Amino acid sequence: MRVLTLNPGSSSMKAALIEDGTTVGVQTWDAADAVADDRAVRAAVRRWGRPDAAAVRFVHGGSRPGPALVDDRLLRQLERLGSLAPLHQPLSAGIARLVRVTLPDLPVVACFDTSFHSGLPEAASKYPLPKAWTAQNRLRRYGFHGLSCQYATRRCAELLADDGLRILCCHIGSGVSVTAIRAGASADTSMGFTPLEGAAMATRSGSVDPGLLLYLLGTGDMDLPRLTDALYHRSGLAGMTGTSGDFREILAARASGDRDAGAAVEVYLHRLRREIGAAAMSLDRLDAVVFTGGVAEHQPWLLAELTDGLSVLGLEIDAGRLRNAGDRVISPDGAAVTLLSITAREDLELARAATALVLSGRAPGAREGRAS
Ligand SMILES: Nc1ncnc2c1ncn2[C@@H]1O[C@H](COP(=O)(O)OP(=O)(O)O)[C@@H](O)[C@H]1O
Ligand SMILES: CC(=O)OP(=O)(O)O
Ligand SMILES: [Mg+2]
Repeated sequence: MRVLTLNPGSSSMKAALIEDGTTVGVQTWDAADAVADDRAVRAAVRRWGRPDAAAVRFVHGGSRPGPALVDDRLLRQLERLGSLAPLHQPLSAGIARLVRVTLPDLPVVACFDTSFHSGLPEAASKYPLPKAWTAQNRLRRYGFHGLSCQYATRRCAELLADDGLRILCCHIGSGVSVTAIRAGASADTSMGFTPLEGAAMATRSGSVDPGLLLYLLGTGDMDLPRLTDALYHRSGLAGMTGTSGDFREILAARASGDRDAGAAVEVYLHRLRREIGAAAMSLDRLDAVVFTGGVAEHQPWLLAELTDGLSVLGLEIDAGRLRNAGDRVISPDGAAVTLLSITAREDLELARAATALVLSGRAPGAREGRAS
């Protein structure tokens, strides 16, 4: 089956054509352009021809434990989750609508980042908030980057020939998260109710003392739309440096002696190490740490800087292996914990899920899971 996969990230729009698990082609656009002028969908069809199905990544699926065929009702439900993932959800809904218009009658499958974490233990998913707020289990930690975690888990098991591993999956792209995985199941993860919690990111703040935010709202100088914009678009690396938050720009500025860029990288790495340390506590032992996502894949030296501050967990990098390319072990032989660099292939997970759902014969319009 030929599946067109569409993955709107916070800084990029990635399209791929996967045929029976084999990659026919991959193309990446800047996030803002691609959806605005429907270039991604039209270019993909021009280049690869009409697929048999399309799969679209939605970061927020509410409580849905697995993928679902898209119909108007599902799209409306997913759009209602827009304020919980404003950098992603509207783009995903827009692209799913576009596919339905451009390729009528094509089965379109929505795959959710949150599904991988749908079995999070209560201790990890529950916020210590008033019982009345959490009783319906909606105001809780959902977790994101699930398609990336699913792929990293699968690939790590393949490379190390063991599917019972205790893994930390560090997704370091525009969004950043750390997930503790116990024999394939998510045990804890740094993103929560929204993809704003946890580590500092390209333009997102990550976790900030809620007291600081209450203080700002209480002064009257800050209203909700301005606070939302600041935390999602003008914080993280971008906020600390006044740049776009792209790591290439930050590292170039640091190399030329820019003090703000140097300090921003320190804060970013410190916060990421804290999340790695915290996530490790949800495992009974630590076998492997996987680094994935655009920054991890293209800036391997940053991983050496990151792990330099993680010797307490026994993390060690082999500089020679860091220089190589592709999915690989990057720790020395005999290291206490095996470190791996794995290319994020959410597209392969999207195609796998769509193929399984379409072949299972569920009629278009069938829905899986509950509305959130
Ligand atoms: N060729 C590259 N060289 C260096 N860094 C890169 C390169 N490509 C991407 N990056 C880094 O990866 C980040 C985007 O990561 P990615 O996981 O693709 O993002 P998204 O969150 O949009 O899915 C960019 O901000 C950039 O810092
Ligand atoms: C969840 C998230 O932040 O995704 P991305 O890194 O693709 O923007
Ligand atoms: Mg991404």
